[in-house]
Amino acid sequence: MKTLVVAATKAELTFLYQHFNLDDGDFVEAKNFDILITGVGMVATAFALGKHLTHKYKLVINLGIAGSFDRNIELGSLVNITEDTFAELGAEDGENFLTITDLGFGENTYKAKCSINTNILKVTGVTVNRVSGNDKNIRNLMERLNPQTESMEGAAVLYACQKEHVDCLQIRSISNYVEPRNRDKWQIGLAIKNLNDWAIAFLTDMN
Ligand SMILES: O=C(O)c1cccc(C(=O)CC[C@H]2O[C@@H](n3cnc4c(=O)[nH]cnc43)[C@H](O)[C@@H]2O)c1
Repeated sequence: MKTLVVAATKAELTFLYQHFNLDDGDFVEAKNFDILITGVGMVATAFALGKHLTHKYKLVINLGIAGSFDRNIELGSLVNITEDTFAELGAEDGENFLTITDLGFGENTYKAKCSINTNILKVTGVTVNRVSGNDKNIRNLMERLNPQTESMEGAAVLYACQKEHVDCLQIRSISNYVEPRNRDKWQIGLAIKNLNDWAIAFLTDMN
């Protein structure tokens, strides 16, 4: 059985493509793993996984960069997001927020079921449609959910894996702190290099 490596953009897996000399596609098959580039966001991710996630996979690894609410996590560090919440899924009720669970429409938080121990710091994340970039929204999210990280795809991957009963790891590298937008402070290059170094070693050891 194979592993499915899922990322939003090919840029986030640049060195992995180079290292394994992979063809330049959005769905690439290697000997022991396949790579799926979904596009950014939950809708694109769910659509791509709906097409490609089957029981031929024993494990899904979601790789990407992420923002951190937690200033104790250094930029460029790897995190293992074991629990991820659809932060915007629900209803505003004046100043309060009702989750879809509050509304009686199911779960908004998903856990990554996986027996592999990576020694990477385990954290909780939120998944959003809109990168958080103003103080009020950031404070609200922290008070309501107390997350350590933020991405635009994670919870969608955990959701699909739970639905299909496939094990799942979400490993991300912190490119920025969640704060009022200042793109100059993002360390995307460092985050991608560290993420790819880990992924290459992991996929090589797995073979
Ligand atoms: O240049 C930008 O403004 C920009 C904004 C968002 C994402 C990107 C990317 O290059 C990669 C897309 C990827 O990044 C993840 N990401 C990274 N940091 C955050 C964050 O603070 N909040 C939410 N998502 C984040 C996300 O999963 C995207 O798929 C560039």
